[in-house]
Amino acid sequence: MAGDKQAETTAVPAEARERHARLAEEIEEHRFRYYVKDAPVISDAEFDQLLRSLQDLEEQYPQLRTPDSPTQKVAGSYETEFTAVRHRQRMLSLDNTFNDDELAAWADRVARELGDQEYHFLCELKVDGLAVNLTYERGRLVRAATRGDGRTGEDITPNVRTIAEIPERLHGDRVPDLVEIRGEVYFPMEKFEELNARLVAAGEKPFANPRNAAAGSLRQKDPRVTASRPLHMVVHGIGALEGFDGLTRLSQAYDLLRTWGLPTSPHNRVVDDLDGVRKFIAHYGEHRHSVEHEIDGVVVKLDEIPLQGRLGSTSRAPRWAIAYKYAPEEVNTKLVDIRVGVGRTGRVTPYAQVEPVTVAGSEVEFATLHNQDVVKAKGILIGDTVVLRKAGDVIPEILGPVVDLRDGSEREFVMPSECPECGTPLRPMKEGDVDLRCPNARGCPAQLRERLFYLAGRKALDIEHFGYVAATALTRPLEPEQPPLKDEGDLFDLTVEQLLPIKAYVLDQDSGLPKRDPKTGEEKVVTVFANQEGKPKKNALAMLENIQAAKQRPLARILTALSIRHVGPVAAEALARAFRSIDRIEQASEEELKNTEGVGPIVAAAVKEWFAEEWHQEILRKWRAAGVRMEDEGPADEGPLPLEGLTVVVTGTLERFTRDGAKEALQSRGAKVTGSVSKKTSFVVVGDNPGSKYDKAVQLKVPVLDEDGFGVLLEQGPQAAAEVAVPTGE
Ligand SMILES: NC(=O)c1ccc[n+]([C@@H]2O[C@H](COP(=O)([O-])OP(=O)(O)OC[C@H]3O[C@@H](n4cnc5c(N)ncnc54)[C@H](O)[C@@H]3O)[C@@H](O)[C@H]2O)c1
Ligand SMILES: [Zn+2]
Repeated sequence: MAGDKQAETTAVPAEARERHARLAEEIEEHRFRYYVKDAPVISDAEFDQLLRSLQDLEEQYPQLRTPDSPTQKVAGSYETEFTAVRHRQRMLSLDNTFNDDELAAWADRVARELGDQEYHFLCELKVDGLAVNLTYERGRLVRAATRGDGRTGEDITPNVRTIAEIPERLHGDRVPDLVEIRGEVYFPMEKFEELNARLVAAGEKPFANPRNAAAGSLRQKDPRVTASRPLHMVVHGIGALEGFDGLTRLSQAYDLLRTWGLPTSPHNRVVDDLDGVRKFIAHYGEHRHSVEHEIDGVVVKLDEIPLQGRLGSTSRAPRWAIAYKYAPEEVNTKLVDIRVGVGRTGRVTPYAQVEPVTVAGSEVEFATLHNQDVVKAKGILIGDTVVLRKAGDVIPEILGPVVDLRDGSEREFVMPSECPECGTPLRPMKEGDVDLRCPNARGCPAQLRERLFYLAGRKALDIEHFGYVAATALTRPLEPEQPPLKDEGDLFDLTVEQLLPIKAYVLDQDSGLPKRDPKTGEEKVVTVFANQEGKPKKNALAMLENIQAAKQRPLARILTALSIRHVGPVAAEALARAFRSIDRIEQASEEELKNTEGVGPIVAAAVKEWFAEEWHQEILRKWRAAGVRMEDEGPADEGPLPLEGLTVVVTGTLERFTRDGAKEALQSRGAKVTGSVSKKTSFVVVGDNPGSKYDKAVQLKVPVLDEDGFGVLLEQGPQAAAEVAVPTGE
């Protein structure tokens, strides 16, 4: 035996031993930053990766798996400024799985251990916050503590008492002599920006993400600070229990906890088998953002409490539960620069250029920053390591800086005072506006490029072969010096001779920067419309043909193509329906416009303003002369509206519509918009954080549309929308 031991130890190469020690030290340091300073410097995914590497190493050399290895412990025990308190029952961590195979392997192990016992899985959401332990004695909250190393945590009782959701006293007369309630305290994402803005304004350090904000808010010396933070809690377990018998299923125990007044999760679900687990995982993978808190995965537990005991625990985690982690939505990367872009309406917006990273399945290089106040409020500096978040299809955003990694070389962003594309001094559109605009609407190449790209797009004139490259080439060519288009008025007079000599950069649409050749690193310059023999490319000819064909588009599309402020496809449709010709729209009084179904005062004023501009009149003259059809046939207000007879409820935040915009879009098409879901509701349109109306829709089996489905309803009608409705049954 002794000989064997000897052989085992000598079998670990010095190099592996060193690597192990280095990794372990690194992990401990990150844990300290995370659990004690509430300010990690790497992302959770990177941290999990480090831990994985250590596990793999120990898999290979089991001798390295000593009891004090980070893989065998629940975080660490640290000296902090809080009083240490011992938990009656240990608080464990969870083993992680990252794919279906690992999950299935866990389920197999459970099946093997339990033989022919009957059992169920309880699926819960993995709340991204920090664990707390609440001790209730005879129904009274006597202590609250952090997890710590699992045996001893930090006493944060006064702080936890400030969380409204956590009852001081448990309701009902049948409460245990003693119970430890385990749960997760979280900070809501939608309040996060506000908190950081407040901290930055007060000269304090902003948090890198909501999880750190939750931990940092709870671990405050002064409970009044905690009280000022919008913390919430979800219960996800029971520790020690005295003077209470008969708990057999964890799911039923939660029901009991709810009657005691504790905040249990409405999302838990008991399923029969692994397939049920997979469905739960898939469902919340899709609806990750319709939950009131951030989730980083799903926790699967054995529901039968006696069987949990049979499976037992390791020093670090229970064997009767497993976490399934979703792909991370947050990564750390470097903020290389903050640039400004000029949009179609001249609005100048800062955006972040970051070191390219992959997050939520796509490569990200740019993130929106909205305006200069947002940059300030986030407390980010150029050169910072930042936490970048990409949630689903949403545009990537920067959550906050990793302040602890600053080395002094970072610098503050200064909003330029001149348009980066035409040099015109920027100014707010109206007094008091935060947004700055380039007032050179007609001649600014950036604005014209964006207008042309929009004009040629699917929502407007739908001109095939007229994309961003063409829009760039026609407005900001390198050669010849003068662009062929002064503004969109010249569009229909374009000739092939004008196109042939054009050379231009290929601009990146997100950044407006020239794309570079991946091999040479040089900015790409192309002869856009001519081939090597100087003859027109096929695409160029097709584009010209399509431009001519676009003259016959219906009035609504022509109106959309004019980039009148606030007149998108929906308002254009309403105007076209009511007036049938550009002339009649121009002649209409503001009052008449305002009272048109689906138009309203903002659109009416914008239309009036647009026609008053001389160069806009010139566009109309030129288009008319070129033969653009500027009226629709037939009398106004003809036939039923496309969504007549439907009743629609809109809930949650949509990305491309304001609440009023969505309502207007529906009403202008004849739909009725109501505030509550009933059996008579035709569709429920669901944005982010939808709340109870979504649940009601599921319950009543009313078809649910996400934002894309809403688009289908508006553009293609109820039948097409029904086909893309989100499946709500499980
Ligand atoms: N970025 C860093 O530097 C750094 C450092 C340390 C830890 N971390 C991260 O912190 C996390 C913490 O690791 P960990 O050891 O606490 O394990 P874990 O977060 O992977 O899993 C255990 C924890 O999940 C929580 N939890 C949430 N919902 C739950 C539910 N429904 N049921 C049961 N438990 C639930 C509990 O608090 C439990 O303690 C990991 O995601 C890790 O990436 C990051
Ligand atoms: Zn400009």
